[in-house]
Amino acid sequence: MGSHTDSTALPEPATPAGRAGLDAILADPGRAVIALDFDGTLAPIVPDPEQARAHPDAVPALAALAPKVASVVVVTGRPAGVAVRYGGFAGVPGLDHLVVLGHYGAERWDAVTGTVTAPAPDPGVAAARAELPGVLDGVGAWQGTWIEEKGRAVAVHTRRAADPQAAFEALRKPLDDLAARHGLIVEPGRMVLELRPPGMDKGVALLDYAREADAGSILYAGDDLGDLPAYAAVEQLRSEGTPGLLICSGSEEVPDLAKKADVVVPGPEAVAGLLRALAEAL
Ligand SMILES: O=P(O)(O)OC[C@H]1O[C@H](O[C@H]2O[C@H](CO)[C@@H](O)[C@H](O)[C@H]2O)[C@H](O)[C@@H](O)[C@@H]1O
Repeated sequence: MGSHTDSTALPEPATPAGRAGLDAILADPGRAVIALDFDGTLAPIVPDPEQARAHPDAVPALAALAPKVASVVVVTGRPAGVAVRYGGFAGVPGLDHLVVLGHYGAERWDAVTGTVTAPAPDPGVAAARAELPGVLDGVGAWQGTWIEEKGRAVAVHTRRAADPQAAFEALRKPLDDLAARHGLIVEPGRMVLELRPPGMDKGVALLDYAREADAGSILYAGDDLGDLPAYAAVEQLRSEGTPGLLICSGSEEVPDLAKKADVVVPGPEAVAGLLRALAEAL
């Protein structure tokens, strides 16, 4: 992995594949797809998920970059509409063609239409949601554990619990069992366990989008375990001849992602700096 802290200069990727990815973006930006996760990558991690917002430098950097590349897409575990709201993405000059793939790709918001498209909700989510309070009670009184209602998914956050990691570990098996009873999967993240329908992940979403956009190169930036399938998608695209660059918005919470990245930066402010530097280089 390479590390990068200078917000005014382009990063030097640590791997030949990453260097080839960056070179391809610079050589033919009109065919480059720039894909980014939201929480932890564009938006700083905060204790209350409802208070997360894009870093103030992030949207201006994206708006400077977007007109110079094929497309910019946000790929997030959030509902697409929530990411659009918390990101402040709607109606921004330069982001007229932004796409937000929400719920790990199950939902899609297009800036061109301002609408979200989504499949029918999975009935297993409502059934699991109804049982969730009982399951949490059964595990013990985890003060500060919080349920996030996500519409087509439901998440249990432990960041504000007295011992976040202990609460996360204690909930893992009961939530795995609850998900299995209702045909759902558990998506683990940064102090969060989400129950959601199977069949979609950020890798599937990114591959589909890259093919739709006829990407000649791709950049993906993420920070969490849910971004690993997107990393794998970039590696697959590389193996098929499409150069790619993997950026990690680094944290002590998710060391595994940094190990696979071409460039590691210290959080959303540095991600925005990198996007700005890329826009200026194009
Ligand atoms: O795919 P992402 O855009 O990274 O979304 C993943 C989850 O992010 C949110 O939770 C995380 O951010 C919160 C706000 O900073 C933080 O409090 C929490 O600990 C993190 O796990 C969001 O609440 C989830 O719905 C997303 O799936």
